[in-house]
Amino acid sequence: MQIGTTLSQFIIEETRLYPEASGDFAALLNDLMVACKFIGSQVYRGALVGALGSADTGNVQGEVQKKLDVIANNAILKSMDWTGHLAGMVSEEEDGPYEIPAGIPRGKYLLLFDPLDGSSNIDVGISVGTIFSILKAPTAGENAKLEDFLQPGAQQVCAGYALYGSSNMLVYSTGFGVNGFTLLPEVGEYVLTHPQMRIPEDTSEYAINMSNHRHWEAPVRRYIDELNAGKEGPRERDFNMRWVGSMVADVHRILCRGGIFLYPFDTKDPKKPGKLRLLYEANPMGFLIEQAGGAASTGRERILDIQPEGLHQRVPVILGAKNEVERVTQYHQS
Ligand SMILES: O=P(O)(O)OC[C@H]1O[C@](O)(COP(=O)(O)O)[C@@H](O)[C@@H]1O
Ligand SMILES: [Mg+2]
Ligand SMILES: [Mg+2]
Repeated sequence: MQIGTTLSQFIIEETRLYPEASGDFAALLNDLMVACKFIGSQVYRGALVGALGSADTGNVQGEVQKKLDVIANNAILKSMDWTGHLAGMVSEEEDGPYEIPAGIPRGKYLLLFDPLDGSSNIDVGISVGTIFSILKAPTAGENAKLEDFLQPGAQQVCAGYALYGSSNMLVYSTGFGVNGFTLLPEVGEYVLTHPQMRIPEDTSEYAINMSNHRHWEAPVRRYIDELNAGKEGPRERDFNMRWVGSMVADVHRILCRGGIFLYPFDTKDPKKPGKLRLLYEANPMGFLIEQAGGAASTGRERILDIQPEGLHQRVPVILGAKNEVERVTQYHQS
């Protein structure tokens, strides 16, 4: 596909790879794009439309919601629940599965999403985004049950994110590589600008919240200490660090120019086996990273192989340049 192809055209072309396709999936993706354009418009208008600050409510994970968390969550639920393409939805901001309203046909897909990733960056003008994962509903045409969403990430039929950064970008994969589109605001269309994004196997750039150093397990501490030792250390070269604090922006950088991202297990809150959520953060990002030639692991197992046990389950996340992720994984074995 040529640079400049619109996302709507691209989706139709990709759907032609499946002669038996009904068009439901293409329509679903198009509806989701509309929600992402709306959320992006609210992020960019920010304080002008009163979208910044706290909503003074909490979510199931005990986090204080920002107004934009709530705006983004409602935008996606309301853009998607009437379409007839979904059997149910799961959101970071909803306790349980969101039920499709009465009178609307139940479709054959499940949508799982983090409506606004990088909440701590909303009020300070730093990139945030929306992360999504699409699964097939085990029983199409019926209301999805909680267990239906607990599928390993390898079964995703599509994963992606919208990045509300210096541009509004849409990056996604249906298992044929990763493609990135940039919103042309005057036209209201995402246009292909980053075809077939690839991650180099090696890198000299890493992303981790260094303030947690004392809480990490020994393998992660060893890995990061070796990077920080630079030319004089065992890696015999200098490494650079970047940490945006919005996973979506850190992963986007890795898809654009390589790198490794870690949000490992730490003992700060021993009840939490990691910070990031499996179903709508680790799985979709793991899928994209693998599709771009990288790797995604907890340090002990491939993220996409994990059998989920809960909707809001957390996991350690190590993803990006293949050789670096393999090295961290090896350190966990020794
Ligand atoms: O503040 P910390 O501990 O560095 O955590 C940052 C991480 O938390 C997150 O913001 C969690 O996502 P939400 O904003 O959707 O809750 C990630 O995007 C990011 O990588
Ligand atoms: Mg998030
Ligand atoms: Mg969020």
